[in-house]
Amino acid sequence: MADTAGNGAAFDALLFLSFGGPERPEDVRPFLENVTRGRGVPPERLDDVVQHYLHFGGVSPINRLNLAMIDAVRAELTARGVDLPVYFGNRNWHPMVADTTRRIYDDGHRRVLVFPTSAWGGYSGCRQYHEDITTALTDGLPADDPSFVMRKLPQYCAEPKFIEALVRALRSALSEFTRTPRVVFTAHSIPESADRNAGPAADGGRLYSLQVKAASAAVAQALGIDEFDVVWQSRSGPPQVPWLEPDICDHLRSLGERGVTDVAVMPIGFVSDHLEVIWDLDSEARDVAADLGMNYVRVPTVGTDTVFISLIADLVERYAGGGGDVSAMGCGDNGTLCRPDCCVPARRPRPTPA
Ligand SMILES: CC1=C(CCC(=O)O)c2cc3nc(cc4[nH]c(cc5[nH]c(cc1n2)c(C)c5CCC(=O)O)c(CCC(=O)O)c4C)C(CCC(=O)O)=C3C
Ligand SMILES: [Fe+2]
Repeated sequence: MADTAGNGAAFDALLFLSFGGPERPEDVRPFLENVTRGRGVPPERLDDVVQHYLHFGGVSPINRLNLAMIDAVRAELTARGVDLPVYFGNRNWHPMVADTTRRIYDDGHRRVLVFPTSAWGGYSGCRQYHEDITTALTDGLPADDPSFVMRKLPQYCAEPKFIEALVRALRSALSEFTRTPRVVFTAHSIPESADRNAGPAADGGRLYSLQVKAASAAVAQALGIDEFDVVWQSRSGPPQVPWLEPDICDHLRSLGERGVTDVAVMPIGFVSDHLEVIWDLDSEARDVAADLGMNYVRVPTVGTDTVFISLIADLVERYAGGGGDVSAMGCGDNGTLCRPDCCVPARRPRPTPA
């Protein structure tokens, strides 16, 4: 495996690394098998999720949205005079990260910055992207080449421009209301055990939920909102396993009981309007709100917002010359973690490829 030598050398390519999603009905099952392999998701949940994808013709918007972000990042880098080719690879569906890595290698690049589409710490949001890089190096490279380095950019959930982009999205959504709505921030639920193990053990865990809460509070504060909620969505484990709560739909019901009539639901946990946003929020949660007679607005994700794209370009520029803080949380070379004890998988540790 390549080592981390040459910390000061410049980078010559950018890999935009994401989750992936199906593009045809036939892709849905094999995609979901990739996502859930060894993850203990009950078959009934999987059957439901198949239906969510089929509701949209078996096409997740995620790849199209990522390509739009990539186009915007390319334009921004060009405008700044940063000459880095941008590649696209995914964990769970084509273009698979190992295939893209092979292409990067064959195109002659040897030092690759990796931008992950998750802003957060935790196993699913950070460590699993390091594992993707390890997989890409193992399956994607023709031979062990110590000159090849893939450096994952750090977690960006606390970056001022990330908060600013979120503030812009929420501010414009709030202008649609005539009465002041309750603002509800939502992010992907994870098992309680995974949250307890998120972040360096010495820091006491819970990095993921604490980051989501801190970013939500920062966005609310910027807009002078004193009362808001942070809730969770899209849980998928067996019912007896505790996940982060409350669930968005349960929470809407309890807001309804308390007489709340207007809600702005902000998917702070995701950077684009992919399937877990357009199904779980635009369909399921919206229906719950409609049954309760609530006025419901789903706030846009940051996506191609110019401030968010500018943040991505800033991160790239910060590290492209070989500088930048390589000890920042989430930053690591060739799948090595920021801290050895960071975000240890709570169950089913995956064997590290030799
Ligand atoms: C923290 C987190 C993020 C945010 C960070 C990031 O962005 O990476 C995220 C993103 C996403 N999750 C996505 C889709 C899915 N997630 C699943 C399952 C799971 N997600 C989990 C966590 C997260 N997920 C967890 C703990 C599971 C249980 C299984 C396991 O322990 O790994 C399943 C399996 C079926 C189900 O259980 O729902 C699907 C289909 C899509 C793509 C949607 C599209 O196609 O447009 C995206 C961007
Ligand atoms: Fe997920």
